[in-house]
Amino acid sequence: MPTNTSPCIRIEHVNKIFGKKQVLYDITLDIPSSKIIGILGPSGSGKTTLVKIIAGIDEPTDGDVYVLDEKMPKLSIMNKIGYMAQADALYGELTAIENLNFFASMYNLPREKKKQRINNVLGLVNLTDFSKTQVKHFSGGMKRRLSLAIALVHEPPILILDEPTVGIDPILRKSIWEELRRICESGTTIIVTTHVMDELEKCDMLGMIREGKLIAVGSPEDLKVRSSTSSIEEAFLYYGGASQ
Ligand SMILES: Nc1ncnc2c1ncn2[C@@H]1O[C@H](COP(=O)(O)OP(=O)(O)OP(=O)(O)O)[C@@H](O)[C@H]1O
Repeated sequence: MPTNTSPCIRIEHVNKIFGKKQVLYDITLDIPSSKIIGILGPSGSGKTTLVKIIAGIDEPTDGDVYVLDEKMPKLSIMNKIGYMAQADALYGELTAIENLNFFASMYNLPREKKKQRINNVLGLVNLTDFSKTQVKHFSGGMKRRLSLAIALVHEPPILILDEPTVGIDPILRKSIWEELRRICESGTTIIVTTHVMDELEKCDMLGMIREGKLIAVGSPEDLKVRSSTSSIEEAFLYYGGASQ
């Protein structure tokens, strides 16, 4: 049972260099269990690089990441992480339900449970009516929704979502966030990168990244109070300036 006292994820002095380019600088961050953590920052600031390192898809140049007390990357832990990338990794020739079946099979869900979960997540992302449509006929938003369904299908204890609601309309976005909150309350730790301000307000904790540096961490309210600002956007500008 996750507790709120021991961090679910520990990021310790992580640096990442691609070739000659340093993308992350000495990132240290504890992420508590059963919370929604939003990572925000301008395009190219290093958000995707950081979440990929947490997910074990990439490795830091130096520094360490521990997930559930295990040093990453570790396969047994990677199986406990639902990862939704920015670019959709779907099979166009397969239908939505076949894609879900394929990914769900990687997690060895029992047959009945798998069926039930697939129906459940298809409903959540409003794709039940398109379950038998080949994904190559899907719009961008539909592909995003299916990718989200895939990340959710095996009910992982940790969910990492890289801009999950891009191209998704506000009504569906609202129901997706309600579902994320419900999932979080049942014990899942959720890390989400987003540019959408009202989504950031829904997070329990935010990490602000600018040019590869973590410039502020705290709850949305806390970050606003500490910077005497009334919006996350203003707070970001404040911490960005204060960090120079
Ligand atoms: N595999 C790679 N090789 C070289 N450079 C990379 C690689 N991956 C990312 N980068 C660079 O690292 C920087 C940070 O990229 P990253 O995708 O982490 O940013 P981001 O904050 O997620 O941006 P966005 O909001 O646009 O998705 C960028 O300058 C990018 O070009």
